[in-house]
Amino acid sequence: MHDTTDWTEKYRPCSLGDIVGNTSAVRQMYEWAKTWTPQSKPLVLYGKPGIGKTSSAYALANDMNWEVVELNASDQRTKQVIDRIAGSSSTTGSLSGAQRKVIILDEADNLHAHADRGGARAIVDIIAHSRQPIILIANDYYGLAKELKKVTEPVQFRALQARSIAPRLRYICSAEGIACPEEVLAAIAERAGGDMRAAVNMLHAAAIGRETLQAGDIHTGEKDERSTIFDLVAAVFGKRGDEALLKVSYDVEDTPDTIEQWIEGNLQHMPDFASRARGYDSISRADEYIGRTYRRQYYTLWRYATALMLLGVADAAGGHGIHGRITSPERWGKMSRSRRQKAIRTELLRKLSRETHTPQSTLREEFFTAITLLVEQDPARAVREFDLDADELTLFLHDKAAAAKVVREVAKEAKAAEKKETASRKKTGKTKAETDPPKAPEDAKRPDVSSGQSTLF
Ligand SMILES: Nc1ncnc2c1ncn2[C@@H]1O[C@H](COP(=O)(O)OP(=O)(O)OP(=O)(O)O)[C@@H](O)[C@H]1O
Repeated sequence: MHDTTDWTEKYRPCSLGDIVGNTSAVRQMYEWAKTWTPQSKPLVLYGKPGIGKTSSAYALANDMNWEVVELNASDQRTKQVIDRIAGSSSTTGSLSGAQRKVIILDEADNLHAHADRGGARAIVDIIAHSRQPIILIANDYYGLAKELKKVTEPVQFRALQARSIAPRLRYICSAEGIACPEEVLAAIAERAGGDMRAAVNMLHAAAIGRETLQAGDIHTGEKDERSTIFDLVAAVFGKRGDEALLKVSYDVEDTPDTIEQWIEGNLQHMPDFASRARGYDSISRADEYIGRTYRRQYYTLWRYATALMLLGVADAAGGHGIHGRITSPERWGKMSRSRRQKAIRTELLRKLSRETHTPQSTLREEFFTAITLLVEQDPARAVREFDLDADELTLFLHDKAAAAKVVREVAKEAKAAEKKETASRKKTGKTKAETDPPKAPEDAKRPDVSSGQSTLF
């Protein structure tokens, strides 16, 4: 079994005392927190990715026993949403008994993006009315809206020195029971370019499946003989060891988005439902990570998210091999393939969430694992109950023609049922309005899981 736990999460500092480097930033944060009053300006922690901004904000909250409300760019930052979430949490106390709630607003420099129009204004309003501490996080201080700079206090985070990164790596190695010579740790620390997250990821990628690390285990990203995406798909499903698989993945030039699509597009080669579900699980976890790093334009991290995803899928595949052809993801259509696929997934999640009265976040976690099995067992029922279209069903069945056929048949059945009803109405002489149930409000129409109407769940 591969260890696919994210080491950066596992070794996220819990207390300000565990934060490596940036001592003056940490001190500034602690002073601010100790003397905080509703008149205090919110902090803006800014600096390169992976140097401890988010970790410091959480560590501070932990040290102060403050509850955390985090908002990030994946929340729709319209003014109303921010007003509702941050506005209320900033003026009401905490339910858990913690003294304060700190609002951590990530990607504050992204507020100019179209979806966030009005976002900066909303935050300035919230800051003005807030009775709780607020911490903003940004990569680029100069990208911050002018009006936000005026009402906040900047805290600069600097890239870490290789000599402060190395001891942290040593600590992680000893916690993981891995032997690693000093010069290897120094080499990783050097190569990380001041980014602790990159260093931890690099160490993790090198350490997978090993108890002792040597210089040759670190992947430099330099490429010799180029492998193709086909080699990579074959390696994921084949019997190669982790190391060989990672080597192929470092050679492939395609972007992680593309790699992800190819792997997802070939999950039909999994030996059974359960392994396919596990494969989906690895992909969707990587997907979130890739999405996050993509929004931050931080491309080097992709490689590690991809590597972990590949190992997860390979583990689920169990060396079963490719039976049949490697399929190219062309079948998703030529234009904006990945965006379309994501749009389908999002729409599907929305529908499932509505029909099952389950929050999307919960569904996303359990999504493919549980639902795939159910949908695959009775696709027609899924189409009827969740109103799936052919594209959505294809996500589960991996066979566009079969999915289209099921959807057509269900539509045919529905039409036949309607015809029958019209005929019987004609017989009894009643109009459609008379036989139709009275129009219910949108909520009342939704099947209630507890009443057993939605039988799939
Ligand atoms: N100064 C640090 N000390 C110890 N660990 C760190 C430090 N900086 C980063 N890390 C490690 O890297 C991970 C990511 O760090 P963090 O999320 O705090 O970075 P960040 O500066 O907020 O980056 P981003 O701008 O991408 O959000 C942490 O979970 C932790 O494992």
